[in-house]
Amino acid sequence: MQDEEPPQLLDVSSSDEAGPSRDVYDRPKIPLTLLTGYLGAGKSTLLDYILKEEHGYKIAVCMNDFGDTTDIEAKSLTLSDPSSQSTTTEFLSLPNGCLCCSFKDMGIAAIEEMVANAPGGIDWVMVELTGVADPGPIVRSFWANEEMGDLILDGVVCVVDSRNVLKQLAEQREGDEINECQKQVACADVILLNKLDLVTPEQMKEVESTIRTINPTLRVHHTTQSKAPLSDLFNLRAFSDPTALTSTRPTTNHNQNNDHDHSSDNCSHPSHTQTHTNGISTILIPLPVLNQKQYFKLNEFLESILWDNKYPISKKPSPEILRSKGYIQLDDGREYVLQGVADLFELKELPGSEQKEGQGQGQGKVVFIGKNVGEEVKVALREFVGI
Ligand SMILES: Nc1nc2c(ncn2[C@@H]2O[C@H](COP(=O)(O)OP(=O)(O)OP(=O)(O)O)[C@@H](O)[C@H]2O)c(=O)[nH]1
Repeated sequence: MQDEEPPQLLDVSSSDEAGPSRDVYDRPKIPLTLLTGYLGAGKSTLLDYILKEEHGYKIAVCMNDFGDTTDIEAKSLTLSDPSSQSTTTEFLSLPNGCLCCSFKDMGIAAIEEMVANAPGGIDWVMVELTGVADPGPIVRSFWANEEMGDLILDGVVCVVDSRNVLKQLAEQREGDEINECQKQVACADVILLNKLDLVTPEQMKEVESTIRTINPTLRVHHTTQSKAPLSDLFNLRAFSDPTALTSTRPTTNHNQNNDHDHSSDNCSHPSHTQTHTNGISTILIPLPVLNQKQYFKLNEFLESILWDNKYPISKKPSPEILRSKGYIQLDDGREYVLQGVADLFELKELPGSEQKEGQGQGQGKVVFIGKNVGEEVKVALREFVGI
């Protein structure tokens, strides 16, 4: 991690309770999926589906309102124990081997403790965020905690209501703030364009095009009742697998009632490098093979715009960046992958110097997603790095 002081946005103060005998550097990590999406999009429907399907994982589900007072309890009950009248801390064994439990208001330490104490162990943790949550700080906290904790962030799955998402994306906020729906799309690794049964093929095409405009790095699925292929929801390794950036799979359509082809080839997602949607924009900056000095300069540039919100030379304010990703090649054969959530970023060297599939020489790039991200970011980066 490049952050000197990892953020403590959640209460991790009880993490010492595990005792000094635990070896913090040598314990298997349990993958965690963050599930986000606007109100009524189909997040609970997705969890319900996952918990009933055969996937071989024992899953712990956490309903987390992270300080929000939205009524979560009623939802938790459907998933945990329909007969119970209160949020339960019991583990419910489901027919598919899932260990379902649901908690609310949990910090990272509490989730780790729950996982450690689950009878027979837990293989996967799913945390459902409320429909109005900004996932950015939460993603950042889980990611920052990863090195020392028991959990490893697998990825962020976002469900959208295809019938209403364009309206939700366009909702104005005071002071021209980025709205929650935009933040959820910007932060996601996989998106389910759900409620396919409620839109026409043309509407779906427009939805996909808009969504890809906000976040061109997403893997997209068209779904009814949130039924995406399970293999595309688990093991995303979005924050740990360097190839995750470039593994763009074709869009898949999982509507049983609708045979229209919604493959991404049919959708007019942008081929140009900069796009704008309601305040959120994306820029893709192609990078040549860098020498060591240029790589250091790139690192300095990232520190300046992500940590200090300023361009390194002019000291002018830089745009607010929600997500950054990148692939960097050095002239000595080394390759790096950039992952960033808000001001937290990491440049990870790829093991070995062999060519990775689909990543030939000169394929380097950096993608920034944020508020009013524009050409000036590209110009400033090129000038500072000297490319
Ligand atoms: N027609 C249609 N309805 C759906 C689909 N998926 C989910 N729903 C319905 O949409 C409603 C909301 O679904 P939920 O899964 O509760 O949505 P959520 O995202 O958990 O909602 P919040 O908890 O409010 O954030 C429910 O009535 C679902 O049955 C779909 O593909 N098509």
